Amino acid sequence: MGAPGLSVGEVVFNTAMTGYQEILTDPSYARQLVTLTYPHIGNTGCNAQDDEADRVWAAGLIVRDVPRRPSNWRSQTGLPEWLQARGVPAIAGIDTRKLTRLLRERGAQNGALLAAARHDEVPDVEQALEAARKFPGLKGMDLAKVVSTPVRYRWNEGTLDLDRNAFHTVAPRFKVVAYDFGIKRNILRMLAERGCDIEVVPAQTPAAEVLALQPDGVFLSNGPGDPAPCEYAIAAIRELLAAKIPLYGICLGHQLLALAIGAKTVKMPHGHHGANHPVQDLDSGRVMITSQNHGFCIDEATLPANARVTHRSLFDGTNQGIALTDAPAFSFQGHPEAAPGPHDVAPLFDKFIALMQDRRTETH
Ligand SMILES: NC(=O)CC[C@H](N)C(=O)O
Repeated sequence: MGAPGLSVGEVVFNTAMTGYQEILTDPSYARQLVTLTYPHIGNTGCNAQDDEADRVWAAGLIVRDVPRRPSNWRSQTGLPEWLQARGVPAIAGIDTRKLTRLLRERGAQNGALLAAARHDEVPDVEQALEAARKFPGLKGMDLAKVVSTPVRYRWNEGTLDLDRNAFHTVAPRFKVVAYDFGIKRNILRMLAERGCDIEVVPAQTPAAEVLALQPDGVFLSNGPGDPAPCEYAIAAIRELLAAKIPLYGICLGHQLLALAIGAKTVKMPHGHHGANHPVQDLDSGRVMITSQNHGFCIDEATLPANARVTHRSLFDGTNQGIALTDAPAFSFQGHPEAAPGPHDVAPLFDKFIALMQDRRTETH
């Protein structure tokens, strides 16, 4: 159904019913082959507004069934044409729920996706198997610096009003520097919606350069691969913490914050990838439905005394959030920016705004 070709990566299953366009363009899926448990993928087509980055980052797509024709008022093109135009290999007709059971029982696995150009082409299965065997796996792989922007830029697209399918800007109140470890556009939109003037910087930008921009706060983005080898980011975060600058991290940014304070991260058996994962806010006791996409997590036992656990997954008890007691810094493992929703965790963006407001009040 997509472009012909051979693609290798870690095979991950996502249980969300829709959001395939956002999933495929999310840089956190770099070097991963995504399979979706929902059987009909492509129902609402694709459009120019829902991309989370300027290209597809997932290595390939594996689905059960593609509808013959998409139907949605925002659709501009069908999923197969969209994938073909972007050179993304994809296959349909796979029992993706069986594949998911395999991954759940045996854990994350590497795979190869081989899509033929013609129906009568004989696939070179041996070549595909060899390529899958050679893929080293994501553990130890630093991909944040690979997917990051090569240059610093200012986010000036504002935010998207989904009801009108139109962009608009909000008067800026806070200067935010966002580290791009694989940043999703909806994070930038949600910051812009709350009055942030955002400067996006490459993953390897030293803390001194960020501080020279005199930001009110620094955002640590999501991103692909293993957080542990991202030494440059860990070192920068340590310096930013020492400067007492408000810090907010999402997903890879959350894991990097934990590494910066001396905790450890581990690879999970098959990770969390879906749009309905229950997470408990330990302060209020409230259970929130969240969007998730991670294969690594913080080893809570290694968190130092200055980190407070704020959220936990109700699926497996793994860590979902921390807040520091000696710095204005907090982070979340799931995706408060999820578009399409759920939006239960979106108020964490307001918490970041409040931290920046507090600091401004203190220093004036
Ligand atoms: N979405 C993300 O930021 C993912 C973080 C990291 N690459 C992981 O798999 O855990």
